[in-house]
Parts: sequence; structure tokens; C-alpha cells
Amino acid sequence: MAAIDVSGVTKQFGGVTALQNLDLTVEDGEVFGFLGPNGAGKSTTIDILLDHVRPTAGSARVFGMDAQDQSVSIRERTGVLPEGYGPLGQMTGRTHVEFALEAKGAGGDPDALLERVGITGAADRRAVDYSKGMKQRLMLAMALAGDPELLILDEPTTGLDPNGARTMRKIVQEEADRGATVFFSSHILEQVEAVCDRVGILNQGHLAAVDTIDGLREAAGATGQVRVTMDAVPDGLIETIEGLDGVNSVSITDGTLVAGCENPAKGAVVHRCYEAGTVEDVETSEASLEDLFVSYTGGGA
Ligand SMILES: Nc1ncnc2c1ncn2[C@@H]1O[C@H](COP(=O)(O)OP(=O)(O)OP(=O)(O)O)[C@@H](O)[C@H]1O
Repeated sequence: MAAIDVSGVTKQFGGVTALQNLDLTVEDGEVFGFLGPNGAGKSTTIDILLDHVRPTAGSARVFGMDAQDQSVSIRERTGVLPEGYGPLGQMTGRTHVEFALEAKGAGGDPDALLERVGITGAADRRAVDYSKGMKQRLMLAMALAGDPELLILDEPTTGLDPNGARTMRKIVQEEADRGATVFFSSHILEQVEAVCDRVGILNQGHLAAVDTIDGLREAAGATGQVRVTMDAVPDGLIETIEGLDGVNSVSITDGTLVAGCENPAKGAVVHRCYEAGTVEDVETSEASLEDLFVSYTGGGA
């Protein structure tokens, strides 16, 4: 059974259409990255899954249960890291985690969770006084309370330093290894690329694409680069390479020939360079997730 199943969901806020007939399925045990430019509808989707917002049309199911009718049962099995820093109060970090465990009806050691997110040293301080990154780490510890079957993380790396971002990735991986489903929205594309099985790209309330990252690259015919360093770039070589199928751009940068091209054309570019002169070095690179994001969202990020 799918962990998340959104079917034909439209959400209108007055005259603004936040989601337009959205279909989205996240399989049980999957790590799913939810990407999209500002205002694409990511938080609205999450709010609908948690019944903070009701769809104008369509339905959302979590663990096969209706998000509106069975929201209490869904939340018992779900850990949520909300956007922003959530409702943190005067209590200590440890007390917040104790409450989160209690709310889940779960046992467990609050200190172990605080250690997992790297804020053991601040356990006895008031959460309201934490720095942004510490608050984010605390919210993550609370989301992890009770080993939920589903983790919904809205922009989880907001405010985190590079160590915190690495901790987040590690925790997502550990949760997936334990069998949890992880659904997270992010603008940090490298984070998504590092941990996700599949990615959905939302644009203006529509799912513009959903696939593995390799699948997205293929479907977009996305261009990578091949960089060929030669002892000298012979006359006419640029024009020859520009004429090859699948080559979109050719330039010379610091004596290196740089061709932007689809993957299948890379071999032909290198071959022509070997034919034309002395090749000293060849490097290739894939389209980055950022390139894909721009190609699917029209650069609206
Ligand atoms: N309560 C609301 N009232 C009116 N409009 C809203 C409300 N909530 C969201 N919207 C609108 O719905 C659209 C989608 O917003 P949403 O917050 O879901 O986007 P997002 O993809 O999460 O963006 P971001 O990456 O900036 O957080 C936006 O145009 C937003 O202004």
C-alpha cells in the first residue's frame, strides 16, 4: 500500500490556486524529495496530508486512511517537522522531547534523541532561547519520537550549518533503513540528490515531473558537459563539434574545449578531438539537479 496517495487535489485560497488537480503517490519505505519553487504548493500539500488545510476538491490518503476523516490516527503514526520553528516554548529541550514521546504514547529516552540530533549540551536550556539551527534540530528530535512510520519534513535543513545538514542526511538514511517512509520538501538540491529514491518537482500547483534523478535527467534530455583539454585546439574543430547531433554549445575556456551536450553525444565529441589533435585530458559531468529543476520549472526557483 502507498504511504501517501494524493488524488486529483485542487486547493484554492480565494482567487489563488495553490494546487491544481494534483496526483502524487509515495510508496511505503520510500525516501521522496518534494521540490518546487517558492509558492509552488509544497507546504499546502503537506498541510492537506496533516489536515491543517482542507482540499477544495480531490482526496488525500495516508497509510490508506483519509487525511480528513482519520487525521488523528494518521498523526499517531507520523512524525512531522513543520516549516519554520514550530511552537517551541519556555520548557527545556529535554522536556519538549519528553512531551513528544508522551504524545506518541511511546517510551524511549529523550536524551538519546537529543544526542542523535546533536544538542545534548543544550538539553537543560529553554528551547525558546535556542539558535535557529538548534531549534530545527530539536524539532527533528521531536519528529523522531516514537519511531514513526512516516516522517514529513518541511524544509528540514533550514537554518542548519553543514554539520547539521550532514546529520539530517544521516538521520534520513537511518530512518529509511529502519523501514520508515520519508517525505521531505527542500530547496537544497544536493540534499535531495544525496538521499532520495525519487523526486517530485512541483510547479504552480502541478507535478511537473516525478521520477528518480537519473530518470529525470533522461526524460529532460538534460545536458551535461564534456571538457577536453588539448595541447592546441585546431582551427575548425569548434565548428565540427557544433555540427554534431546532441551538442548544444561549444566554447573554449582556458584552452579547454567545453561542449554542453546530451549524454549520447559525449563520445562523438571526444572522438573528434582525438582525430583532430593531441588530447591531454577529458572530463565529463552530468546535468546537476539544479539544471533539471530549472528545466522543469522554467527557472522560477
Ligand atoms: N492560507 C493561505 N491563504 C492564501 N493563500 C495561501 C495560503 N497558503 C498558501 N497560499 C498560497 O498558495 C500558494 C502555494 O503556497 P505554498 O506555501 O504551498 O508554497 P510552497 O511551495 O510551500 O512555497 P515555499 O517554497 O515558498 O515555502 C502561494 O501562492 C501562496 O501564497
